[in-house]
Amino acid sequence: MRPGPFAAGRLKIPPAAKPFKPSEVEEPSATVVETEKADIEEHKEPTSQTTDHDENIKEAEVRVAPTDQEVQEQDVVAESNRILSRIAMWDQQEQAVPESTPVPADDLAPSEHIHVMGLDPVGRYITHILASCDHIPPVRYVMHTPGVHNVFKQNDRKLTLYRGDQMVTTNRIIAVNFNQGGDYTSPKQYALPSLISNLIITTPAADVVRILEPIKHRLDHRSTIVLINDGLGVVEDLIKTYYPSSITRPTFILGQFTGKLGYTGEQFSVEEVELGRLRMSIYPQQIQQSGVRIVRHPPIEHTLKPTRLLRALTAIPDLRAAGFPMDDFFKKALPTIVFRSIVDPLTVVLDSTYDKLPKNAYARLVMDQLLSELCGVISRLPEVRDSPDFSRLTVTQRLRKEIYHKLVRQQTSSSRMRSNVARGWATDIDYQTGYFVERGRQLGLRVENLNSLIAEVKAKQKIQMDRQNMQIPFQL
Ligand SMILES: CC(C)(CO)[C@@H](O)C(=O)[O-]
Repeated sequence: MRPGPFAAGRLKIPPAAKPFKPSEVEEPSATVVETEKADIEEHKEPTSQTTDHDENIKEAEVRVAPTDQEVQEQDVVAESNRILSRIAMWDQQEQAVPESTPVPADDLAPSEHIHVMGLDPVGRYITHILASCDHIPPVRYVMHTPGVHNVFKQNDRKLTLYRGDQMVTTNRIIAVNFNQGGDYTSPKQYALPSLISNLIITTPAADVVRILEPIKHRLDHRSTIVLINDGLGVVEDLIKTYYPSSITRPTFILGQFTGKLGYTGEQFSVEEVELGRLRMSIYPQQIQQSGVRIVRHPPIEHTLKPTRLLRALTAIPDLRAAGFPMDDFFKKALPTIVFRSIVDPLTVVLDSTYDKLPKNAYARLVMDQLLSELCGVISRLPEVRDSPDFSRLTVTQRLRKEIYHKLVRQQTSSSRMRSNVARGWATDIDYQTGYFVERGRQLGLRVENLNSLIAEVKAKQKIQMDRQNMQIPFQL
């Protein structure tokens, strides 16, 4: 794949953004309950894309009842029409933006709010940065429960960032609750099918499918979802569970945040320990036609809708965000994902901090075996197997070096997976080790060691969960 304009070293710096006009949207001095009528007015259901398909179906209905073969043929015609109209739409978008056209950084409309879902440090950090940026509408921060919202109110609706000896506070935040029936929002409003234009999700990979359930109908082809986590396979699960149609599904952007953040002991503050970057890549569109998979990669600079959000994010200096073509993104994200797929589960199984692993010859042996199995899968993935960077030898040598380097840098710290398991909580292992096991099986490769690793982590988690449940006192 040719390097896109966002590839490292070729990042286009968008023109300076003009401040977002307060008159365009009400500046929150207090928590504002979302009213999304404007969104509904603006985003009326489009009809143009389905017209041909509908016409074909109507015509077929007035004739005599079609045979099975005719129905199959009609399906193929309808599918082809859909594909053609989709491709025509992309082509139109591409023609609409000549390569040299500078795109203003602040082209998010007032109704195109950015919602952030994720009360973890990364969610807080990104929300803080977006809220401090006056050329985009105030950020909408999702608080799932009235309890969390109460803490936010007690905190004067402020989010605080500790950066060195600086303390930066912002209140340009609108608290929203996606679950109907929350006591600080009217359930009625959330029954409205208003569109969510931009959604950034930083919650653990294992929770994403579940937390999107109440709002899945508010996200469609006009929406862009940025998924920021250290896992793979979440988009595929979302597509399978909620968005099987390539015509109406949202656009997905994969994201990885590389900074180091610290907990402060408060729910609405976060410490910036080490500056990092937000890497992003648009998940490629795929269309299935009569058994043939068409993978469409519209040039990243020409795909208007998702890149509007991507451009808006890359224009915010503090976010240090950059977009990459998918293969570059994968290459850059891989060391962390592989670390999480092999090293983190080993810290659980061996009940150990990171520093003990490289010093232990048996642990190194196990790590190397797991890495070899995993690199066998990576090097055979159809997405990358033609690239010399992903030959088995190259990828194993590179990842081994990077993983040992990362391991040493962790010193005596402990993995989040280990602390989750100790509490009997779920982990992201299905979207890390599990992703490679699944892909390996599809390719007919041996993945027994990786599979046993998953089973051992899950067995340990189950034991802990049962223990925790037994400790809950019986109440009359
Ligand atoms: C090693 C790591 C996965 C631990 O959090 C992270 O620090 C990283 O990617 O360097």
